[in-house]
Amino acid sequence: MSMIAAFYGGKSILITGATGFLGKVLMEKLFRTSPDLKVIYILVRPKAGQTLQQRVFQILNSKLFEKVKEVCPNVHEKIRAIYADLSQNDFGISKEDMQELLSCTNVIFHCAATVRFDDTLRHAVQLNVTATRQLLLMASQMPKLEAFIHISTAYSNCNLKHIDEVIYPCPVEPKKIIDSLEWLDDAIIEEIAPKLIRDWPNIYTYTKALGEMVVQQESRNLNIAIIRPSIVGATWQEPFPGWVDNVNGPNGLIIAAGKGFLRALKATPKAVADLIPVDTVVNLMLAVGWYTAVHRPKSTLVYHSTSGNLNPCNWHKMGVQVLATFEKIPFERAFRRPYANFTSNNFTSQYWNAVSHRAPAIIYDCYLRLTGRKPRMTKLMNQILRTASMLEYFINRSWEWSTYNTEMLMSELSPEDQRVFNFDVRQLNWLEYIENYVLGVKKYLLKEDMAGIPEAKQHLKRLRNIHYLFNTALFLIVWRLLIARSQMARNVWFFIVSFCYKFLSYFRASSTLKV
Ligand SMILES: CCCCCCCCCCCCCCCCCCCCCCCCCCCC(=O)SCCNC(=O)CCNC(=O)[C@H](O)C(C)(C)COP(=O)(O)OP(=O)(O)OC[C@H]1O[C@@H](n2cnc3c(N)ncnc32)[C@H](O)[C@@H]1OP(=O)(O)O
Ligand SMILES: NC(=O)C1=CN([C@@H]2O[C@H](COP(=O)(O)OP(=O)(O)OC[C@H]3O[C@@H](n4cnc5c(N)ncnc54)[C@H](OP(=O)(O)O)[C@@H]3O)[C@@H](O)[C@H]2O)C=CC1
Repeated sequence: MSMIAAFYGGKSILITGATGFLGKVLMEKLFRTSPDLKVIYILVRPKAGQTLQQRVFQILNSKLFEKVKEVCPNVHEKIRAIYADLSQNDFGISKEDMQELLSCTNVIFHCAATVRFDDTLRHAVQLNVTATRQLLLMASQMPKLEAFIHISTAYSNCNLKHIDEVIYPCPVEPKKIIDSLEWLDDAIIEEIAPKLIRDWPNIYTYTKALGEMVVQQESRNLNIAIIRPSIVGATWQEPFPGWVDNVNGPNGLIIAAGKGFLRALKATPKAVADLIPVDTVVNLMLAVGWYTAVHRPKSTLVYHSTSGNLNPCNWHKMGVQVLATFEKIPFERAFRRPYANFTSNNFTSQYWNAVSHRAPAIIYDCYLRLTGRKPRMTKLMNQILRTASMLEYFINRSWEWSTYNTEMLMSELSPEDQRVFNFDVRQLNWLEYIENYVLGVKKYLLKEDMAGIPEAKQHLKRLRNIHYLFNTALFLIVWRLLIARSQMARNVWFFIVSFCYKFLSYFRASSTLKV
């Protein structure tokens, strides 16, 4: 019997960010392994014209939840969606809902955040810092609360090279920042933001670091733990391999590469690609929830959910396997054949951007214009290059994350729990994982049918022929122009032609002699 699964039985669990990538996988696993849990409260806002109920309905009816419906047929009765907007000071939760949350919650998983790298400082602080403080305040009024699990990121201290499982202080107190945002206007805030974030690469990682400090400062006598995942990728095993549902992190780049838009990336091939499957993170979260509630460690423990020091894989290996999978399982209607170059050199990267990205986009837009259609490729290419440049910081460096607490927890689990809540990333086979990942992007993000693979392969063959034809034509045009203008080019040309002629004559003569 799994002790962790039993622990969540009969419990009331509050999840923020349940409609996000991590949140959905967390709910799925909870329902599948502890179908007798009492209720999962989720703090949700209406979005894209959908009500709370419609959003929950959509999640429960997605492929991700197919197994859950077999194990826990009354799952819809066990989810209670509560209106909340975490960017409002009091979350906008109704009095009755708040009362219920305060009196019933046993465990909190705080996943909600803005993960945009370029968010405004005001919004990012509101969500990643102030909302965390507000939730901790709520938690302190929950008499039945056993554990509060805060999800941060392994990159919250990416200004350091070696990162331990401790909370590092930030140069400016979070409270000072929260207070000053109340009276400063937006223009001034954006002006001081670069000075505040110092050597953090973006507002996201900086505000996640502030969020951790808030957790430390406001922990009171709560049982709190912090989990820091690195780059969260598709599912490894559960509920099935390769599930993904958004374009964040590597996902968007995999699409761009598979469709032939992105053919070069400023990346350091030997740098560690610290990906961690989302189901591995979720298993650790559930184990940490159990451990924090049952063992009540004296201080706030930080757990790294990273792969780099236990089972490292670098960007080169990852890129090669991504490309190999594109060969086997190509994406449909590619713009160009997938190909890629990882270069850490600035000049080479600029060169590839001009030749492999911008030039084909401009040529294609000319073709669209000439055929009476609206040009769109340059805009799309600019968007992809902007995204790639935002992620560059993370693919050109390696970090060392210590994992003492994570390994300690692994050793605390019973063999059954180690199996059901497996977060031992040493067992991960990267090649298999990446292949399933790319397949998952094709199936669940692009919604492409596997039956279309032969046609996709045919399309790539056509693209290859067009490529050869284009290159030959280009070569001949350039050469013709050179021959017309330069005596030296003419001499080289005659030398090559006469050399080829002599070689062919010799070859013909020697084969005649043999007969
Ligand atoms: C030497 C040998 C080499 C061998 C060959 C090599 C072969 C290589 C093949 C290449 C294959 C690629 C392989 C993998 C490459 C991996 C690179 C992975 C890098 C990953 C680094 C991640 C670091 C994460 C660190 C921190 C982790 C976290 O803690 S949190 C999660 C991370 N958060 C994010 O990822 C959010 C990032 N996104 C943003 O901040 C914003 O979206 C933006 C600033 C990037 C863009 O904002 P903007 O306002 O301009 O646009 P937006 O409205 O958001 O979107 C516009 C359209 O763009 C789409 N979009 C969004 N994100 C992405 C994305 N990541 N990739 C592609 N497209 C994206 C979005 O859907 C919009 O589309 P439309 O709706 O259609 O307009
Ligand atoms: N993905 C990754 O690579 C990594 C993620 N993390 C951390 O994991 C956590 C979850 O990330 P992930 O699932 O990928 O992110 P997503 O962007 O997929 O999900 C974010 C969640 O936060 C919710 N949210 C955002 N703003 C509000 C708001 N104003 N009110 C209520 N809810 C809001 C979103 O709700 P809605 O659906 O309404 O937008 C969504 O449910 C975050 O804390 C992130 O920092 C850490 C490391 C890596």
